[in-house]
Formats: sequence, structure tokens, C-alpha cells
Amino acid sequence: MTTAPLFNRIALIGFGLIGGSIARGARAQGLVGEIVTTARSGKTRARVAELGIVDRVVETNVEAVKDADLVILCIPVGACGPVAAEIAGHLKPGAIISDVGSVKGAVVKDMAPHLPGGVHFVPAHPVAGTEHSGPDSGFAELFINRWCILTPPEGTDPAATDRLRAFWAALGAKVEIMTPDHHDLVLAITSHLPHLIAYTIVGTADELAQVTESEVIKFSAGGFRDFTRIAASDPTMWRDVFLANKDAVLEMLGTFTEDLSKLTRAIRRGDGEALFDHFTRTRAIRRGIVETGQDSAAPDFGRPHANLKK
Ligand SMILES: NC(=O)c1ccc[n+]([C@@H]2O[C@H](COP(=O)([O-])OP(=O)(O)OC[C@H]3O[C@@H](n4cnc5c(N)ncnc54)[C@H](O)[C@@H]3O)[C@@H](O)[C@H]2O)c1
Ligand SMILES: O=C(O)C(=O)C[C@]1(C(=O)O)C=C[C@@H](O)C=C1
Repeated sequence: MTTAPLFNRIALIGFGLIGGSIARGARAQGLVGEIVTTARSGKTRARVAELGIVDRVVETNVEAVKDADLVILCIPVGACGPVAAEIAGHLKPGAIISDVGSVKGAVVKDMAPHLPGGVHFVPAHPVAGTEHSGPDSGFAELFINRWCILTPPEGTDPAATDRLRAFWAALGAKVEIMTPDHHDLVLAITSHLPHLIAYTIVGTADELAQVTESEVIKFSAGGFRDFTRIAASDPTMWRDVFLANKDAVLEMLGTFTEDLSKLTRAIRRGDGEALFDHFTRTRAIRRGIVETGQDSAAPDFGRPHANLKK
């Protein structure tokens, strides 16, 4: 199904998993007149041109944003501030500027001071992804039935927020609005901590393999593989996420460590009842997430922060 273009020209800064998926989805749905993107290396520019999804692939971010009605930064969160400073003087008056960063508070803080008064800043985070990255990794269906969280700063023109909401909805996403702080706290437990744990356990298993000269990784069973898929994710992206969402991640890590200590004690004491009760409760929660179709890192909208803690 195609719809009338929502924007005449969009600029995607960065053509990796997310930029490439937006381009593919927007193209498939006829959402934009023209798509311009950047790729920093000649090799990637050649590959993006070869893919034939965008109208133009250019070398500089400044060139990409010229006359764009919608500019989306699809780059690691640590690069958003410097890129905002770079493009600020070249944005079309009235343009919407957005991003897709996995952390919102730091991105807003880093980008907002650079942006001129005449543009509309509407940060966004599509809560959808894979462990793959780069220009070949994107696909048009990535955002279908996934959440996309918008965190417009106070005073943002509601019409701009609505236009961006319509864009994400047309890509298939379920759109919600929340504050950057609430976003960062919820995503710290549903997305950031799971990645940290996956990265940790792969390292631990590998170290153990070296120490014991056994083949821990080679003989790892399905559980290890399912659980650690996300440890193959991009190191630059995740370094930036943990640096940018430090406070919320540390808070959630503290709560998680306390809960792990309780289970550790139950194992040490041979307290089968405690273990059984815990696993019964968490199995029901996990099954509930799958049955209600919320297995896409669906955040707990509307719940006050304190309720995230037990
Ligand atoms: N991967 C996921 O699962 C996922 C999901 C939702 C949101 N995000 C967020 O989306 C953003 C992009 O992630 P991705 O998975 O598409 O990464 P990616 O590695 O696939 O693509 C990032 C692209 O940005 C480019 N880039 C980096 N710095 C740049 C700069 N200064 N100027 C121009 N281009 C630059 C890189 O060359 C690369 O092509 C990140 O902020 C991430 O937090 C990722
Ligand atoms: O499924 C995956 O591979 C992901 O890691 C996707 C995932 C997530 O944690 O849910 C990762 C980071 C994003 O900001 C959003 C989505």
C-alpha cells in the first residue's frame, strides 16, 4: 500500500541498520519525495549507491541536510552533539530535526543547544533492531508493530510532533510520547542491562575456556546462544549508550545485583522453594509478554519511575 508523501525531502545522516531500514521502509511506503543520505567512506557510498534505495548519497552531512524537510540522525549517540553543531547553520527553516538514538536525555542535552530557533527538534527512538549493522543490514519491515518513542522538549510545536508521529506510524510503528528521563530509565532495564549482561557472560565464558583449556564456547548449548545473540551488536553504538545513560544504568544495575544476590543465597542455602517460586513467577511474566505481543522491549508506559523498583 502506498500513501501520499509526507515529506518532500528527507536527509538520513548515517546509513546503517536504522538509517537503511528507514530508507527502505519510506521508499516502500512512498512516504517521501526524495531521500538523501550520507556515508563517510567512499566504499560505503559506493555500496549505498549500488543498493539503489536512496536518490542521492553524499559525503558530507552539511550537503545532505540542504533543503531537507526532515533530517534524522541515524548515528551513534555520542556523535549526535558534534553532528548537530556541524549541520545547525545549514538546516532549512521550518525543518524537523530528529534522531533515533537509544538514549534520549544525553542526546537532547547535546543537540538542543546547537539548533537554531526556526527548526523543530523532535527526538525519537524506534525500539527495534538486530545485532547487525552497516548498509546491508536494514530492512523495510523492521519497525512494523514495534514501539517508537518520541521525546519532544517542552514547547515543541505539536504539529511537528504530529508529522513525525505520522511518519513513524506509516513505517508501521506504534508511537508513544514520554520524557527523556522516563525513556532512559525504562530502556536501562529493558534494553541496556540485557546487553551489558550478554556482553559480560560471553567474556566470562571465553575466559573460563582459556583458563580450563576446555571448549566452553564450542559446546555452548541453545540457552547460551539465545541469550547472547545481542552480544554480537556494534561496540561503538553500545559504548556510547552506556556512557550516555550512565546514571539510569547504574541504578538498574544496583537493583539487579541485589536480586542476583538473593538468588545466589538461595542456591548456596539449597533453598529450592525460593528458587522454584522465583522461576515460576518470572516464567509467567515472560510468557505474558509473549502472549500479549509485547516481546519488542515494550516499555511500561505511564508507570511512575519508582514502580520499576521492587
Ligand atoms: N542497532 C539497533 O538495534 C538500534 C535500535 C534502535 C536505535 N538504535 C540507534 O540508532 C543509531 C544508529 O545505530 P545503527 O544500529 O543504525 O548503527 P550502524 O553502525 O548500523 O550505523 C551507524 C552509521 O552511522 C555512521 N556514522 C557514525 N558517525 C557518524 C558521523 N559523525 N557522521 C555521519 N555518519 C556517522 C556510521 O558510519 C554508520 O554507517 C544509534 O544511535 C543507536 O543507538 C540502534
Ligand atoms: O533485538 C536486538 O538485537 C536489539 O538489541 C534491539 C534493541 C533492544 O534492546 O531491544 C537494541 C537497542 C535499541 O535501542 C532498540 C532495540
